[in-house]
Amino acid sequence: MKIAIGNDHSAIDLKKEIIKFVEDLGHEVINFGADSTESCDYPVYGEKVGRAVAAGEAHCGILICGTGVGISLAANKIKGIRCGVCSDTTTAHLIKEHNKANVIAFGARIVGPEKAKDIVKAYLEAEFMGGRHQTRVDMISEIEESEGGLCSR
Ligand SMILES: O=C(CO)[C@H](O)[C@H](O)[C@H](O)COP(=O)(O)O
Repeated sequence: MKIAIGNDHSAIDLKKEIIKFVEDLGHEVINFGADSTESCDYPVYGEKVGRAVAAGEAHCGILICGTGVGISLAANKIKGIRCGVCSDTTTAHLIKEHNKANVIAFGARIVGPEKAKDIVKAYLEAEFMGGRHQTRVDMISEIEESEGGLCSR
């Protein structure tokens, strides 16, 4: 798979470790993230990865900032992006199986490198389950289409 990765200044070292890990799993990585520890703004990178995934340039995305929260909020502003913060492997596989997340985020100030690798592996290996979960994902899309209006279901 092609995987887009993005990060801010808080996650330079972890991003490098995750890129190597993901490449060792046999995937291609497109690096949209910061490569310097100079302070920068996470929305830039959340948007870049979100746009790449929404446009089909990458199959999915991985975002890392201090907590994972800010960068995931930015990515979720892109139409078609379903991104959530994962700090454990259970969330990491369920976010794909139930929520059909096409981007995951985590925090370099929250999880260590080994936990982060476990999270990425759990997410990449999981498969969307469909069925009732597709109905719910469709409801999220409906909210998006209505630009914040109430879902009709
Ligand atoms: O956006 C965040 C919180 O949701 C990230 O953790 C950022 O990485 C963090 O805010 C950056 O903080 P800094 O003090 O500018 O390093």
